Amino acid sequence: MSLLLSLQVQRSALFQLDINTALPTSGITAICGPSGSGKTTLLRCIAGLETPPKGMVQFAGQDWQTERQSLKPEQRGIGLVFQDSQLFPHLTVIGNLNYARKRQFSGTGPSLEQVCHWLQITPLLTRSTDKLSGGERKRVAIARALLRHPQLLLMDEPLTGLHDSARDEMILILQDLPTYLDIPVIYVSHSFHEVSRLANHLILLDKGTIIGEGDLIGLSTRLDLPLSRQQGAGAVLLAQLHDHDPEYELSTAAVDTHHLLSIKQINAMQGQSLRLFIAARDVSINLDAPKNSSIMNILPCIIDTIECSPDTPSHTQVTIRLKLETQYLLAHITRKSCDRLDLKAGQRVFAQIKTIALINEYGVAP
Ligand SMILES: Nc1ncnc2c1ncn2[C@@H]1O[C@H](COP(=O)(O)OP(=O)(O)OP(=O)(O)O)[C@@H](O)[C@H]1O
Repeated sequence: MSLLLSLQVQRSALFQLDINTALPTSGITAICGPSGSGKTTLLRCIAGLETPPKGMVQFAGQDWQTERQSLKPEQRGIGLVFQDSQLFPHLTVIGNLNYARKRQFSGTGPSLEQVCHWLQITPLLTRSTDKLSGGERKRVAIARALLRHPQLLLMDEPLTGLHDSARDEMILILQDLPTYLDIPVIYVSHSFHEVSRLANHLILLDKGTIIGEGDLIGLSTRLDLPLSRQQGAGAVLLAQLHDHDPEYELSTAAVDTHHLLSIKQINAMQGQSLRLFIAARDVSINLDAPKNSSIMNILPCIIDTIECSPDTPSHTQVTIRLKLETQYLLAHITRKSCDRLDLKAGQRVFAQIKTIALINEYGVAP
């Protein structure tokens, strides 16, 4: 079952959205790309808020848009969460939620109690919406969308405007959603780091077209995509929780079975699957195994590819793809360092990663 899309939208002489793809109808699919690449336009077409004349949208065998007809947004059974929450200001939190409950698409779906528990909004129910923090508003907006019992949830930059701790809190809540609720989610964000913590499948947009799509982990280290060269680039690795070191509040994760990485302590059981995001700027390269280094994560690896592309943010930087056993790391280092160490593809080196740099709270089953 897929979400089939064939869409051409001419916005102006400068911008055309041209999409032909099949998205999975399970898990979280992220649509990522720079500002103006067409992410919101694509989402609006899926929702039926725009119906381009040359368009086809089919969800799990249901025709939402064909050449002859198009279902209205409310006929598609979609939950929508926008950047600005769009809560009704004259209603309390429970008033907003009840509005959605009276307009459910189907009789089967989560209850008010369940949704409030997942989104941690039970204590807020009687509050007026103008007395909510930014993060609370977002959580109520998601709860409202879920209470319509949608068959697909569309989220457009839902974390915009949140400060770091509220953003982290929201990510943890969103990470848990698939364990409660088995509906596909399409999640738009310009931040690869954000989606790397949430999504299984990734669509990369640039100038209205898809420049990469597939499994998020595989795409994260593809050097032919601009993702690997941008500031927030990094490898997403699969790992298993190896053990905990409570004295130092650290945990150890095993990557490719025998590479052990020291990470900040996480709440996971031995053997539990984890995802780690290792930012390319946090990886340095040594020719020899460093001794007496404060850095505990020293991984032997082989240089797979060195990319020195003139369209990197600065031509002073190179991107290096390093092979562990089956998985890859990315490293951003200066071109000067690369020349000084005379790095070459095929060379055996040691990658160093500071434990402090590892974002580790994923706990998402791959
Ligand atoms: N209503 C409109 N009329 C004309 N052009 C539009 C309209 N809405 C968007 N555009 C243009 O279409 C292009 C894609 O816009 P869109 O909002 O889909 O991009 P985006 O990737 O979501 O961007 P951002 O991350 O900045 O929100 C942009 O060039 C934008 O200026």
